[in-house]
Amino acid sequence: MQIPVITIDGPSGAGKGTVSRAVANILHWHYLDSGSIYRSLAIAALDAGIPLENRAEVCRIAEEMQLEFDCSAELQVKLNGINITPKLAGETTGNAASIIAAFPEVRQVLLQKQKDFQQLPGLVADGRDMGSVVFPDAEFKVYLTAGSRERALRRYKQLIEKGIDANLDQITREIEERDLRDSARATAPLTVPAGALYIDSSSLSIQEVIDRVINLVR
Ligand SMILES: Nc1ncnc2c1ncn2[C@@H]1O[C@H](COP(=O)(O)OP(=O)(O)O)[C@@H](O)[C@H]1O
Ligand SMILES: Nc1ccn([C@@H]2O[C@H](COP(=O)(O)OP(=O)(O)O)[C@@H](O)[C@H]2O)c(=O)n1
Repeated sequence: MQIPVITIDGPSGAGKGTVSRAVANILHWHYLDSGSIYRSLAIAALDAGIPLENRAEVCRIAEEMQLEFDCSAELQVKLNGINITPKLAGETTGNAASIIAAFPEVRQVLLQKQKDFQQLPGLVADGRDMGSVVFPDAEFKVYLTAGSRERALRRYKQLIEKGIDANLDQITREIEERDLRDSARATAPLTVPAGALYIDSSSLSIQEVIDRVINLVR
């Protein structure tokens, strides 16, 4: 029997994490935050003093790192036994993740770690290439987006709420740079997967987006 998967791909700040967690909770399915794997690798490389451009060393770290995820409430991540959750959220980590995510050999090493999340009774997987590369046979595919200024504003508010210092113009610039890098890379670029439900959440509430995804499944 094929274990059901809902993939939710899209750019930064579109609401993927928020919506994926809610849908996983409603359905009692597992949740994969694939971006947190790339973020964890970026932290591991930076902590080890490895320049992000050093593909071979970043790849070695990807092979060696041990990640433990606890998704029972807010996502908690341990890297080689150490809790790195507080470091995961910042935009510096997101931008570093986007740099190393462009290396095909790194993506190859991380592929199986992501596939392993496909467990009964089902999986909600959030990222950039969930529907196109990691779970191409997924039964349900969603592409979630919103205008870049709206996404930057959401991210700004989210960071301020977490007590993290933020600047709206800088976030807007960085989000646009990251969109371009994630969409233009040769391997597993951000793309609308074939057959995906396209949702522009610019003027939708979080609940309205959740309802659309749940309607797709039911
Ligand atoms: N439809 C929406 N309307 C308003 N705010 C939203 C909406 N969807 C998500 N948000 C808020 O935007 C921020 C970024 O959402 P998040 O789920 O982290 O995005 P992503 O995982 O796509 O980067 C969060 O603070 C979230 O509450
Ligand atoms: N499936 C994925 C998930 C993330 N990523 C990369 O990791 C970065 C951080 O992803 P994220 O999902 O945590 O970022 P946000 O959308 O939450 O800002 C992205 O900008 C991508 O470059 C990827 O390449 N493939």
